[in-house]
Amino acid sequence: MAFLKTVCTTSTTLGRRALSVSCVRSTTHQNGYNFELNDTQKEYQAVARKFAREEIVPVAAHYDKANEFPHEIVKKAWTLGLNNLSIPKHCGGLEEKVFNFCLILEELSWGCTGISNAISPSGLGQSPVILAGTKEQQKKYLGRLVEEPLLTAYCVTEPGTGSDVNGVKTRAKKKENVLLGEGAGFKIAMGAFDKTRPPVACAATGIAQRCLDEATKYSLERKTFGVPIAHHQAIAFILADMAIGVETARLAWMKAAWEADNGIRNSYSASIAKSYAADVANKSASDAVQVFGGAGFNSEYPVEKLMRDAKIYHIYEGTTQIQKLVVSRSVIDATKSVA
Ligand SMILES: CCCCCCCC(=O)SCCNC(=O)CCNC(=O)[C@H](O)C(C)(C)COP(=O)(O)OP(=O)(O)OC[C@H]1O[C@@H](n2cnc3c(N)ncnc32)[C@H](O)[C@@H]1OP(=O)(O)O
Repeated sequence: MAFLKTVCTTSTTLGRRALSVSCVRSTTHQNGYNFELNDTQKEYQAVARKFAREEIVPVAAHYDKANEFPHEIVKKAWTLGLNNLSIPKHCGGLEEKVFNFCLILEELSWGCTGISNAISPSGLGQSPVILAGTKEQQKKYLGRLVEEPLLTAYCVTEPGTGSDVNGVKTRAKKKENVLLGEGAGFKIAMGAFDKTRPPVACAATGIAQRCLDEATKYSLERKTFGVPIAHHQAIAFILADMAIGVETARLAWMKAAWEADNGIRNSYSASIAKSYAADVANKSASDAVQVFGGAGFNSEYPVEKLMRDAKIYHIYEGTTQIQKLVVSRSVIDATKSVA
């Protein structure tokens, strides 16, 4: 894990997407809002960006076509500490904040969410143990992840249960490994989602940013009526809409992550971020294919894959409809409580 810091200090900024690098990055400041990353956060972001560019992008199409699990990349990510950021220090981890994890994950997801989803969901399996495990349980299960490149699994979906977590049929044997005690599992699972939905939203934002970058680049290369298509307002406005979506989805995950890091119950903002960023990713992917036209429909260019990759963000870690259930309940409860 310490290696991450070492690499950070020697990494170079890749100069990608100047606009978004300087875009709004919301963190808090003792005097109020501060839209600037600190040096450590910039370093994390630079390492992840370099990793996405150099390790993920060149092989993303291969793994997609071959339908293989990217073991080698997952191992490389592990050597940099990229998939165990949240593990507590007493287990050998960095005990990083959700916000910083999200910064990294957005970059990896820009590279390929198929691959970032092989690296990052281990954090979902870690989350209940981080939230509710004793020091001994944490050491036993999380310590192993730091010692060797293992991944965790998080089992909450059954053939008959997905959205309705309370309806799970699987029962554990009165398995010293129980967290907190019998009956606490549902609330631990929900608390875990509060920490992991901001990262899902940031991954969707990464897809949307990639769509914007690819569409912008192509629109400057492709000419119609004697000029690059970016010079046609019909295309330029599509790019503007994509940029609006990217910036606002980023702000949404940042708020949800910040709340998680500051001990504020963030179910409401996490669900808003997850739901909104999923929509932005899907619209951006569809728009990117539109900008590419026929070329966007075939697999020679990356945008058709981005469209396939975006759809899962409407589904996993709670469908868009589940997020809206959480948001609407919060709105209604808040109104009732002041009525
Ligand atoms: C390849 C990459 C893979 C990536 C990983 C993908 C993994 C996944 O997709 S995981 C599966 C996704 N599934 C989900 O996200 C599940 C969606 N469902 C849910 O979130 C919930 O079941 C939901 C929101 C519908 C609520 O269900 P419901 O049964 O109505 O419970 P609800 O009444 O709200 O709450 C029950 C209790 O829990 C408490 N609770 C609810 N949410 C929370 C929370 N966030 N924190 C603490 N307590 C909570 C409530 O206060 C209530 O407490 P009490 O009984 O004391 O009053």
